[in-house]
Amino acid sequence: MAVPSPPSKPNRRQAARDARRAFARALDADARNAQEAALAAIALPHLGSARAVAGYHPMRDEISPLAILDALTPGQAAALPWFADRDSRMMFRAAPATEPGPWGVLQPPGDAEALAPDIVLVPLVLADRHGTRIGLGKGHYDRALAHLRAASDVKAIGVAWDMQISEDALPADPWDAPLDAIVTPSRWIDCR
Ligand SMILES: Nc1nc2c(c(=O)[nH]1)N(C=O)[C@@H](CNc1ccc(C(=O)N[C@@H](CCC(=O)O)C(=O)O)cc1)CN2
Ligand SMILES: Nc1ncnc2c1ncn2[C@@H]1O[C@H](COP(=O)(O)OP(=O)(O)OP(=O)(O)O)[C@@H](O)[C@H]1O
Repeated sequence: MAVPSPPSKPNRRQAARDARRAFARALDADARNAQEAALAAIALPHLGSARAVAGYHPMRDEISPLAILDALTPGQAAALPWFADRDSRMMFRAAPATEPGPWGVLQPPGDAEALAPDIVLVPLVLADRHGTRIGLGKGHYDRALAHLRAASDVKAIGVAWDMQISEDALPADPWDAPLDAIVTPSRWIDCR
């Protein structure tokens, strides 16, 4: 009897995006704020040694990491993704995000300080507890993390609603940059 093949990465991405949308749109503002505050409370004790922490400006259905960035200590810099154009590699510049970027996400201005983060808070569509991640499918984080890890010991921490953690292991491609840990509103998952 034929064994059904596992769903492809694009199929899993689309299904997980649909599920994330349904989940996020059912949250009212108070519930959402409570989840994001709980996320920050769990994440912050793990960020103490970082000099620069990169986050992201959240898109509509993503959990926001901005409460984490707002609570960094005065010696720590907050960074956000920045693109010169759609074809260029993702960089990080000092927060806040003030202008639309080429991918439809707000980003810092081009004259904000360029930063090499030692911790990157990574948005995701779906991840498993081993740190395999599915993102939006452009490879922006895979490439940026490969570049940063070639130069220094950078930690990648996935940031997610609890419902974005897959119980079964996800398929990993050779270029996938694994997450070191994942933080949700209820738990910290060490992946390595
Ligand atoms: N909040 C956030 N910022 C981020 C990312 C992310 O996943 N989330 N990125 C992760 O790499 C980078 C931007 N990469 C992107 C790659 C693809 C699309 C994209 O396909 N957008 C859809 C519309 C998305 C939507 O439904 O809102 C599109 O343009 O059709 C967007 C950003 C850096 N900044
Ligand atoms: N280090 C890399 N160098 C060159 N190309 C890469 C690298 N990492 C990923 N890519 C390319 O990026 C594309 C998308 O990869 P993938 O589907 O794994 O994205 P994703 O991890 O879901 O999304 P993202 O990282 O943007 O959030 C692939 O076609 C892959 O060839």
